[in-house]
This record gives sequence, C-alpha cells and structure tokens, in this order.
Amino acid sequence: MAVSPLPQPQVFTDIWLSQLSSNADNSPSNSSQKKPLFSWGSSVSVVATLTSDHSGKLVVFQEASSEDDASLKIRCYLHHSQLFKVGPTSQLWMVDDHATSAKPTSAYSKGFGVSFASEEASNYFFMAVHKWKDAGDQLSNGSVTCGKETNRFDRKIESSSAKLYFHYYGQLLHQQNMLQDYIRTGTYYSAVLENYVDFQGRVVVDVGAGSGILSLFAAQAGAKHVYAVEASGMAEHARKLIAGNPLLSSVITVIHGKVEEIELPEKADILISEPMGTLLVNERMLESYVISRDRFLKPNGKMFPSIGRIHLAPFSDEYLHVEIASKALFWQQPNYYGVDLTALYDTAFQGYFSQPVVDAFDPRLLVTPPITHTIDFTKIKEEEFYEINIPLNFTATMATRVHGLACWFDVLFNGSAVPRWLTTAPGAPTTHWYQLRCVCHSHCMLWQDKQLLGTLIWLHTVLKVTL
Ligand SMILES: C[S@@+](CC[C@H](N)C(=O)[O-])C[C@H]1O[C@@H](n2cnc3c(N)ncnc32)[C@H](O)[C@@H]1O
Repeated sequence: MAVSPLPQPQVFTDIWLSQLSSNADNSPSNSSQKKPLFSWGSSVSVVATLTSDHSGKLVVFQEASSEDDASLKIRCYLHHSQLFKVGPTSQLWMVDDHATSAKPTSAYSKGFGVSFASEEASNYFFMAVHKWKDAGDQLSNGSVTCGKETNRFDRKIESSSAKLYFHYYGQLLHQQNMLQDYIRTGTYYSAVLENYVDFQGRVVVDVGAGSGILSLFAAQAGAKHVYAVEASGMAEHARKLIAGNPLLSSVITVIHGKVEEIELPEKADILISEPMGTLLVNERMLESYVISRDRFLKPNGKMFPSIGRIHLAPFSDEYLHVEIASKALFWQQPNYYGVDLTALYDTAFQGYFSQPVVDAFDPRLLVTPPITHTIDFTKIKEEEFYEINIPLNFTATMATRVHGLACWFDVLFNGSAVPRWLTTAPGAPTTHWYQLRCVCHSHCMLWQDKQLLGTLIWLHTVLKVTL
C-alpha cells in the first residue's frame, strides 16, 4: 500500500496555557459547599509544537518568552491525551502520564486549559491536532500504517458531533426541507429517469438514503436492486415510506448503519447520493461517498453525481459590508448601564467578519469571471478532502472596490443518455444551499486589468480566505 510520510512538525503561537486547579482534595467539612470541580489558574503564554519522537506523536507546550531549561515545558503524547472544546476559544487537555501503549488510558493524571486569540485559531489548532493524530501510526521500525476501514467515520467526527449530526437528519422536518428544494430533488429525478439506461437491471447503492427518495427514483428507473444505506433513525421512516410504495418496495433494502461500517452482499454497478454541503465539502459527507465507492462500487461503476466544482469570484457589495460592520457598533458604547463596552469592539468586529454569509445574491455583484476547482468523485482519495488549498488569481474587468470572495458549486450527473448539472450559482434558481460569501473587514481597490491574488484553505471544517 502506498503510504505518505508524516508531515513536518508544526508550530503554533498566541496560545495561553492555564493549570487546572482540582478541588478533589476538599476536606469533608467543605463538601456541602457547591464548589466547581475545577477552576483555571493563572495563564502563561506558550508556543505549541506538533511533533513526534520514538514514543509516538506529541504536542510540546513551551513557555513563549523563555528558552532556558527551567522554563515551563509540557509534553503530551496524543495517544494518552484527550482534547475537548470547552468554549469558542478554549480547550481542555487531559493527559494520562502513566499510560503505556499496552495499557490504554483509563484515568487522567493532569489537565490544563489552552486558550486562543480567536475562535478561528482555536478551531485551526483543534483540527491540526486531530489531523496530526490521524496522520498514521508510527511503528517502532519507523514505517507508517493506515487506520482500519471500519474506524474511518469515528476518526473523522467526534462521537458527540456525530450524534448531533444524525439526530438532525433523523427528523422528518429536515428531510422535508431537502425534499421541498424542488430544484435539487427535481434535478435528481430528471437525471435518474432520463438516464434510466444506467439504472435498468443494475445494482444500486444509495449512500445516505435519508427518506429513501433517491432509492425510489432508482427503482422507478428499473434498478434490479437498491441498497438504501442510512445511519440516522430516518432509516425506519424510509422503510415505512418504501413499504408504502409496493410497486417499488420489492427491489429496495434499507440498511440502518454507516457506509463505513456496514457490509453488503454484492457489489454495486452505480452509486447514487446527495452528499453536498455548503461550499460542496461542508458536512464532510463527500468523504463517506468516496469510501462507499472504494468499498461497494464495481470497477468502472458509475457515480451519480460523478464530478463537483467549486466556483469562486470576488464581489463588490457596499451594503453587505456596512450591514456586517454595523452589527459590531453595539460594542462601541462607552456607557452601557454605566459600563464601557469598547474593550470588546475589535473582537466583536473580527467575529462578525469571520462568519461567512449564506444567502442568494445578484450575480452582477461579481467583479471578475470565476475560477473553478474541480473534484472528480470517481478518482479523489478520501484524505484529499482533509485539506483543500485553492490558489486564487483573478484579473479585474473593471475598477472597483472588492469586499470579499463569493463561492458556489455545481455537480454533474454524467448519464449515458443526458448529462445533467445541478447548479447553485448566483442567478440560477435558488436552492437550499444558496451561495456563500466571505466578507473582508476592509475592502481593497481593484484596478481594471490588474490581478487579485489570494488563497482559500479548507482544513477539515475550517475555512480560511486571504485576498
Ligand atoms: C443530505 S441528506 C440526503 C438524504 C436523501 N438522500 C435525499 O437526497 O433526500 C444525507 C443523508 O445521509 C446520511 N448520512 C450521512 N453520512 C452517512 C454515513 N456515513 N453513512 C450513512 N448515512 C449517512 C444522513 O443521515 C442524511 O440522512
């Protein structure tokens, strides 16, 4: 198996570390008082380095201002540590110093808090640590091994987030919202029925079947058998809905489970799925789609959809900029019930501009033709979704003020009879994905025929745009 080497050590600054003061040794006489289980002590500025040594991968926290040997230095081996988000900018590390690889962690010997300058920095570090942990298990001989197939979903999303995610999709209300996006559902219907030759007499897997709607479309197109795989409780509703359509139900089997974990009795000729999130990759379900491809699809089998494209272009929108900036004005009050709020103005201002805006906008706001990043679902490896780096290079068609970057996507159903695109572009009929705009806190002036350079980085679930 081809393996990639461990990535280079990474260094993170602007981090504050605080020791956790435990109240576990409170005397019995105090036990009636309701004290918090722990509290943060004073904090110290540290530099964190993600690295590895002969014992495994670790994070080293070292006091930022001092390099002498007596300065604070904490080494946390990732296999014996747990990292929890406990607030937008703070995380909790729990470490078991006494654990060995033979004896997994059962109790933690120390804990400390880690705080960041912004929510974005906190998310970036959190994801980087998980990516570092997943980068491969270091064997004693220095080679690298990949994780087990069945663990892939659990390694991707921590269990509490997965629970929330599947709870959301387990509710009929949310499935109804998707079904009522008639552009989305109607395009799937046309793509399947117009290309019935790709389904007739074929074995189909519906990846993330939800209500079972795409399985029913595939059955209408003449599929020999459809495996409708759904991880949320919606699987039970799908069974009911499919049973309520007796002309189609005999060829559909609903399987309640994750595509990463379930087994199927046969390989599929075609996969059908609706795994797209905002900016195409949000929700990270595309990873499950390509895992399904590797697990269930016959060689040269078809994927519906087979290609996704992210389109990006700078836009000019004074009104949107003013609207966002004015939300932060609340924090400019020097006398709010006798309290000066202005100390938090900068933080609030940055916070508002760090949130992408999801809405439908007029395509006339775009100031250059878009650039396109294409993802071929039939070829991409799952790991390539972890970090997507799109270099931006636009040439202005007119002189204008640029307020940010607009993004949208489309996907292709490359049917043998009629290829069809489902688009979420501005100006096209609006879908429940709308479009996404990242707004810069200060505009930049773009002159005709001049270049605008930047990057869009998608790291797990964190989006970072520089223009
Ligand atoms: C965007 S919805 C689409 C539902 C349905 N196919 C439709 O088009 O209306 C995605 C569905 O995939 C399910 N799902 C996401 N990840 C999954 C996984 N790893 N295994 C099985 N189901 C998954 C979700 O619970 C959700 O119901």
